[in-house]
Amino acid sequence: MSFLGEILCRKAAEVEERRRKTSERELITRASDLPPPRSLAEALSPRGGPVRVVAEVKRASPSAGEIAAALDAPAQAARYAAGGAAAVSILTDGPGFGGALEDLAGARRQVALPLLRKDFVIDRYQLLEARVAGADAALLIAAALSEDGLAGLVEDCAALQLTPLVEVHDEWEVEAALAAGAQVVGVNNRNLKTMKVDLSVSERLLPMLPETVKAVAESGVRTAEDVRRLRAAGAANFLVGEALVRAADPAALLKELMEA
Ligand SMILES: O=P(O)(O)OC[C@@H](O)[C@@H](O)c1c[nH]c2ccccc12
Repeated sequence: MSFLGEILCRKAAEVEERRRKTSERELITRASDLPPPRSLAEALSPRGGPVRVVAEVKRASPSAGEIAAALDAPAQAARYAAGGAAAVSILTDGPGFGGALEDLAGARRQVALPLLRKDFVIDRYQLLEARVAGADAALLIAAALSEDGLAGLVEDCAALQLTPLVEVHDEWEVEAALAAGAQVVGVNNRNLKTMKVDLSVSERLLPMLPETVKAVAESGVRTAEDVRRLRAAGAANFLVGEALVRAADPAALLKELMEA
């Protein structure tokens, strides 16, 4: 089974277990008391606009193994905010990425930027969890969902005032994202089935997106040169994880990328 297939199997069991501990009804009650979220779409750059970076907190990944096991998520989010990031992405998957929902809640107490819950969302329950933990946006991976499933979760996001960031990796997924009404689309340069990174995926798919959609180039972006290459293909927003987590001075790397 592919990495994605395996993760989705365990995700379904994980969601059921979490639902047994905290009921959906209780999360709905808690969500109803919260202030409205920040808009991720507004924090992002239009096509051809200045470079904006969604900076990611990630301790490990299936492709890289351990990156920074002891990373303090709220402190790292604060470094990103100080360095000029447009938004912060927090990996909340435990087994694959060493993250937890608590990382998101902790980051929420530290930074005022839009926060993205980065996980394998298959159920509305996870969106409620995200909202209650303080997320403003949630990742929806087209490759992990049926077309109807994706469209349904996009609607669920709207009901919770969360911005869905719909992630695509091929032409069919672009069509599905647009059909679902996504306003923010991430082109993942990493194939989640093989783990291979190829920046030409962004070059191929970004031109398919209408100008009204905010596009984000995701994965494998490490240097100012990578940013310049993808800018030529129309990218203005970049989701950067590993390179920022490994950087001795994340604010300096952010600056380099934003000035590329
Ligand atoms: O660490 P990188 O190569 O800069 O990539 C960040 C981000 O794009 C990547 O973490 C990611 C993109 N889509 C995902 C889906 C699930 C988990 C992780 C991801």
